[in-house]
Amino acid sequence: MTSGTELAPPVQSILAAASERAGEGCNRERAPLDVDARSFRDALAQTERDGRVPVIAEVKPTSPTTDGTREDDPAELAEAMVAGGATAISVLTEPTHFGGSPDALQQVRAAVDVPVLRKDFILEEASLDVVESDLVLLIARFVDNLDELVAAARERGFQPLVEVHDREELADALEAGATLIGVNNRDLAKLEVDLGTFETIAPHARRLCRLDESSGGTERPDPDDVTLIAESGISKPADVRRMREAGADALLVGSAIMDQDGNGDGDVTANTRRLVEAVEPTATTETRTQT
Ligand SMILES: O=C(O)c1ccccc1NCC(=O)[C@H](O)[C@H](O)COP(=O)(O)O
Repeated sequence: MTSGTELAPPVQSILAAASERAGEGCNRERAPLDVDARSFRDALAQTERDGRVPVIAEVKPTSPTTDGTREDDPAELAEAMVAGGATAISVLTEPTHFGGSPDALQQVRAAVDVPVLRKDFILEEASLDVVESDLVLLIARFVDNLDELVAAARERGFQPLVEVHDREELADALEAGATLIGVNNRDLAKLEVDLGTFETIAPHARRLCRLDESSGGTERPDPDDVTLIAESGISKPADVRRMREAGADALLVGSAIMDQDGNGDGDVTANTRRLVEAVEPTATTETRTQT
């Protein structure tokens, strides 16, 4: 767990709620899951072959930085995102601050055939067994035993996506053997979003793998096996192109697709398509606010 920076009050509250849920879970016997996961890498490769930008579209009913809650059926939202070309779906399962649930994730996974990411604040191994998904998010900043959690997720069949926000966390993620790395543009200490975060961190990902190769130290992944995902704050085609130019293999987008950034018209399919098709700069696709 990264120390030294005070977390924003909503994030402190999120972590307190996650600890409480983990504590409640300790009293419940759950067998470790055995997941037959849909391959994210295959889905990514197919999207690239189709000439689309790989986007993980997020079912995010609300958040600490959003006004109001979208009450739409999560499975219908996910189907609409897939119709718009989403490569995968992310589902918030955190109930208290994001309006999510494990049930919602199950409904989504039953409704679509693309990989589904469980987005939550997982602090300990037992929380992995709450619900099946294809990918599972682990936030480097919030766990002390990242390597154990990455291994525990893989043992269950999940594809772990490790989220980082700075170079130290990136090094931790690679040392834990993570190959799916999400760079969060949202600083969870201040809740400020800066797309420059991905641009600063991304160049180090493959370099750090190579460093380790030459020093013969810990088992970091092969640089070619690392998939980089730009997370948060991506709202318009220009942002998509900016993140792709900085090396993003895929993008994770919530608010802009759910229309919680105040720029859209509620059409989740159109919102997804606008980003997925942001391959070449064209004046006509730049319909969202350009600031
Ligand atoms: O989105 C928030 O307000 C938030 C606040 C505190 C902790 C985490 C938060 N978001 C989680 C996420 O990772 C995002 O939902 C995801 O990256 C999508 O971001 P965006 O496209 O900016 O909605």
